Amino acid sequence: MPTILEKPIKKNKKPFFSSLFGNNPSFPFMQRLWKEEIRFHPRRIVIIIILTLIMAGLTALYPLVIKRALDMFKDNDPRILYQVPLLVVIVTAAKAASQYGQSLAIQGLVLVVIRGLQNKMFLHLVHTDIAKVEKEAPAQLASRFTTDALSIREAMIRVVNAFGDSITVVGLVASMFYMDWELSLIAALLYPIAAVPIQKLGKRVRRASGNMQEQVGKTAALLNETFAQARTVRVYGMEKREIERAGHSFDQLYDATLKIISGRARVDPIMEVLGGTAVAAVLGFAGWRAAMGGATLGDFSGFVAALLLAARPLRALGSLSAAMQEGISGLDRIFKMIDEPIEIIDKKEVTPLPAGQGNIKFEDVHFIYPGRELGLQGLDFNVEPGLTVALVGPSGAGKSTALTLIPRLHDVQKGRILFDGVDLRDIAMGELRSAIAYVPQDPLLFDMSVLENILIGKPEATQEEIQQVLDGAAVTSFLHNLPQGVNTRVGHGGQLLSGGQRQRVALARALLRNPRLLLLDEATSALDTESEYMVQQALVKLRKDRTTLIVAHRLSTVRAANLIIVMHDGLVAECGNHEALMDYNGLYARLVQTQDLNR
Ligand SMILES: Nc1ncnc2c1ncn2[C@@H]1O[C@H](COP(=O)(O)OP(=O)(O)OP(=O)(O)O)[C@@H](O)[C@H]1O
Repeated sequence: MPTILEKPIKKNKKPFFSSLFGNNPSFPFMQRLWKEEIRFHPRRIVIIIILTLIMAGLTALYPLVIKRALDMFKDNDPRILYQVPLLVVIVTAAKAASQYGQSLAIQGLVLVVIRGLQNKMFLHLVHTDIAKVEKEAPAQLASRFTTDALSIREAMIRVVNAFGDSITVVGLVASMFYMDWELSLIAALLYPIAAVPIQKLGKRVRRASGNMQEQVGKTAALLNETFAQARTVRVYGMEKREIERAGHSFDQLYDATLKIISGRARVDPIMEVLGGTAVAAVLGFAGWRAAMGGATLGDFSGFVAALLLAARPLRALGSLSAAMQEGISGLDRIFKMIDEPIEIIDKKEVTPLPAGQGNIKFEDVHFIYPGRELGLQGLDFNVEPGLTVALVGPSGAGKSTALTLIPRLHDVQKGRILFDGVDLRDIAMGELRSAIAYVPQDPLLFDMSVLENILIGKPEATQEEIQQVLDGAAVTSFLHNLPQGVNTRVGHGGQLLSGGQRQRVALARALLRNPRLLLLDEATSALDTESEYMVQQALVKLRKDRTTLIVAHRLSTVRAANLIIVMHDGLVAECGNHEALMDYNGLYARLVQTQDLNR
């Protein structure tokens, strides 16, 4: 799918924003935002338009009221005592009321659009290929939802306000021309002079904004890493290094932010000088004309009032392009993310989950992570239904990678994997995954209760089933130590539990799913002897009568397996049971002897 930048822009139509800002690269973004989000809120849009028109109309009335007051004053008209103050009160009150409504309506529209974008991004990230999610640090991904969303929000408010400002300016200009067309012409001729430098500044602000938002994401990722690894930082005396790293990141953030601020800050003075020049030119011309015996005091005062009233909205319009660029750079990143194609998806014609007992067959499977040279390079093995197979091998041999290919966290690049005789890629993904339970090496839990974490395995589980898995995975034995038993929250990632407890909760979850195929990435370090014993007992129950593939690090697990597959450099090096492999005296025997497999 092409990104927004690659999408063709229709040439013959010259839309409103495009004609306002010339050949502005922001337009495709705004057009897409309109098409995909804004236009779905017609009621809010209509309310904003009505209230904006009312506000602009009322603002344009002020100069006319002033003109009337001064004309009455000059003519000694007694109605000036009640008519003019009453008019001012009514116009001001009506303007304040519509301003309140307009402001609420604008904020409401902007927030609802941002929420729409956030939902879309989240939906995309939850479904997209795991490799794409893991490519960026979690905090950097999170910054799309916060920093980028905030910049879009601010830019959108400016754009919607600009619509009101444009109408106000049109109203004021109309009343200026109505009162004095000669003076109006002089003032109007000056405006286009400002357009060129302001356009240039806009481009610079956009570049700077992109850098800044990227830097915010990087800083967040760095802070996240330092805080998440607070223990390692202290124990390894990394404080100085981390302080320097963070300081460097803060410096870069400072530089990037300063660039935007200085770009933005230049816009207002340009508009100020322009406004001053307009007033000076008007005064000069009016003075010359008065000397010649021209218009009334009322006309002139009303005109100057309109000119001054127009200064604020004109200034806001002048700085709009620069302000918009910050939001555009946020939108650019969000659209790019949403547009990234998802590759691991169901085929058009999928096969339902085949009937079977859980046979897994790797046929010439190749898989290399992006940017790496080594990976699985022709992995072949067959796991008969109901058996427990241990994958062993030196670190980096590709054991965990092989496991993650089965629930299609990654797709094979060559060869195929058959599940009960059918290529994984042909099976409806939801059904495939519901037949599998996967326990990673150091399982992280959600910040919910123990029970809620377990119920992820089968949300509709009965009380009896829950009790069975609590006992089966030896969770019951530590529940009495927790303040609210099974309802105790486990903290972010499960950090309020020990490593062994976390593993048992993850096993209970897997057990509850009652999968056809169980995938275990065995942990070696998280368990003390007692927990290990408990987990082993739980595993024995869990493995019974179902196909189990374990990335094994413990000799006890390996010995209990029906078959041992020894992997080296992404290939099967040896295969057999413990005794046969020890007799063979190859890689497996060396792993056992060097205690790479713990006893
Ligand atoms: N997400 C990733 N992106 C890039 N390369 C990766 C990724 N995960 C693993 N690798 C690389 O792929 C290779 C195989 O890793 P894998 O985790 O499958 O090995 P393993 O045999 O399970 O090792 P261990 O026993 O240490 O867990 C290694 O060289 C590793 O550096």
